[in-house]
Amino acid sequence: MNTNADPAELRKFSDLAHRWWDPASEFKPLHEINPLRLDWIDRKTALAGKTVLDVGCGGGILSEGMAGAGANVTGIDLSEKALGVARLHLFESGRKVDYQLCSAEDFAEAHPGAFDVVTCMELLEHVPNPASTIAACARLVKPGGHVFFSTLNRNPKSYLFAVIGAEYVLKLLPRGTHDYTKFIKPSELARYCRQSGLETQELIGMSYNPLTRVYSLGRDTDVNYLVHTIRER
Ligand SMILES: C[S@@+](CC[C@H](N)C(=O)[O-])C[C@H]1O[C@@H](n2cnc3c(N)ncnc32)[C@H](O)[C@@H]1O
Repeated sequence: MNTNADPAELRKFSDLAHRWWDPASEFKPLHEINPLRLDWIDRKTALAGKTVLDVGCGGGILSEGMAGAGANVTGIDLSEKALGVARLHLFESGRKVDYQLCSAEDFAEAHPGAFDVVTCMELLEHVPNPASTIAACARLVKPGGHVFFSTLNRNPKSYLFAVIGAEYVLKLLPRGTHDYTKFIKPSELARYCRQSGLETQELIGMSYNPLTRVYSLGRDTDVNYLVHTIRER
């Protein structure tokens, strides 16, 4: 069993898991960004009919979205409670997702090269060794397949927006959701990807406008950003 997990992080998500599908809860930001990231991933991969793995799927907001787009989705996470909520929600939505309690590293041992698309969103800033998670995602995807990451940049602006702004001023997230020291610069993420045989195709920012309260994708990668990579053949 691979131990690239922080028990305190898993507890944080497990304690809140029952509110995962409440769009006004602590998970409101995930609900609001979901259509943007789903559409972006779908445009790059044409999800219908693809075999997709969602790493760190939590309550399944993105997993279900991708299943709704016609993909055959498996979701893995290390929070049993989050997976329980994800499984229950399938009864409500009528969608099909295979949820399993497993780390990316262990799943890669068992299923190397099994997926057309791997998504790993808002997870890397919660694990002790992001390079190991990235290497596992690279192992899980087929040669030529797509791997997507999203995380938080590390600089004074991201500290101000993602920690002080989101947790203390706007109260979009509970205090302590994010540990600034675990944020990852795009250059670091690109290096981990390269070391794992993933070629970066696109880096795109995601910004929140506190006045309009709307998220959008664009050039500003200072705070939240997403990366699209392809595994070398
Ligand atoms: C911020 S949530 C993101 C959920 C989902 N990826 C999304 O973007 O909608 C982070 C998730 O990562 C999970 N997690 C934390 N550490 C993990 C690890 N080492 N392996 C797998 N999942 C982990 C948590 O249980 C939680 O469900």
